[in-house]
Amino acid sequence: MTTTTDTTTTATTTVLEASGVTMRFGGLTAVKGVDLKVNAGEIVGLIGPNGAGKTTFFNCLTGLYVPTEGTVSYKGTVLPPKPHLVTSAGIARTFQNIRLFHNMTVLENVLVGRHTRTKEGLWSALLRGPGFKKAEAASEARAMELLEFIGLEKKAQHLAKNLPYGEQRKLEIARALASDPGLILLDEPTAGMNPQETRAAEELIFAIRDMGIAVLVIEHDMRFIFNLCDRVACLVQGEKLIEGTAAEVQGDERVIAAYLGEPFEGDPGAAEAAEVEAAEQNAAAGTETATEAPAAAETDAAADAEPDTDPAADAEPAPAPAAEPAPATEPAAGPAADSDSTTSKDGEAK
Ligand SMILES: Nc1ncnc2c1ncn2[C@@H]1O[C@H](COP(=O)(O)OP(=O)(O)OP(=O)(O)O)[C@@H](O)[C@H]1O
Repeated sequence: MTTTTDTTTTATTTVLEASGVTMRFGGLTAVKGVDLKVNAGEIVGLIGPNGAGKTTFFNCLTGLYVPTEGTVSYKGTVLPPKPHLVTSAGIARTFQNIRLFHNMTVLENVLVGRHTRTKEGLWSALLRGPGFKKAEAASEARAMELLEFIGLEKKAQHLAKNLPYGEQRKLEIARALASDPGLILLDEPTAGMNPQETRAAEELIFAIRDMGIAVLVIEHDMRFIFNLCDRVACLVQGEKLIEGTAAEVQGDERVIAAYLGEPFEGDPGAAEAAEVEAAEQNAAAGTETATEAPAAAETDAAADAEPDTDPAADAEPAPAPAAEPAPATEPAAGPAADSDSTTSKDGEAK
């Protein structure tokens, strides 16, 4: 914890610099000339509609894809597009779909993440020599520290597959942290989480930043992103539309048109907004009918049968439920949480 007031000497260190990153798949350009910097101590958000190229960009940053054009630098050094070299340089990541070793324990999963930081070779490991045992003990101690950090130390010996969904996501983060990164890339860390888990994830990400690790995060949950991030970049059709503070991006009309104007995953207000709109339409339809067709109200039978006999009222509600399903599927993914939502998320090709 620094208490110095000497802010003039605090130089901005660029941790990640992507320059002109382009990724083409045959005729499809998924990412077009994207520049992005992440500085030490920052949490940067990457948003954009489905298919905008966010995950493809992450895959370029981490060497899973070799960009068609452009370079990725970490602390001033251009990275070779090889995942293990990117990890050992200091960039860790989590995936949109949880990728744990389900039949390994929680502790073992974190230990797997340590492998880039252990120097013991294959023979040392097989023969379990003194060097290996010392390194193994140090790795275990570090892994336990990380489990304490994410609050899973008591479950160190549980099988990963038996953890609730939100804890599996946290475990993925601990495994990524085990490589002692200077930058962590989080791909939809709150996907499938309930609101409490999402809040806890937010706190965890702030704590990671406070540990001195810069964060680049993809999320569809706008409330989460704008609350969390120092800067936000928005990709649309592979291109960076805008980059700025949360307030700048949130208020940008192009972003609203391209993304925020449409219902988006996890938008907690979308279902309510659709309900209000449907209710207003129904009310308007009801008023019109009442003023245009007084004769229909002349008989008691007509009044009793109102829901069935009022064609205007019948006609209106139909579109309303049609507008609902997209947002309605989201809450289902959250509370369903544990194993089921893991399965459904694994179904996506991410
Ligand atoms: N390996 C691949 N081969 C061919 N096309 C791909 C490949 N990976 C991604 N794409 C295409 O690139 C485009 C960008 O996809 P990407 O998954 O990066 O978007 P995204 O912004 O992460 O979307 P979402 O928010 O839905 O996760 C899409 O049109 C996708 O179909």
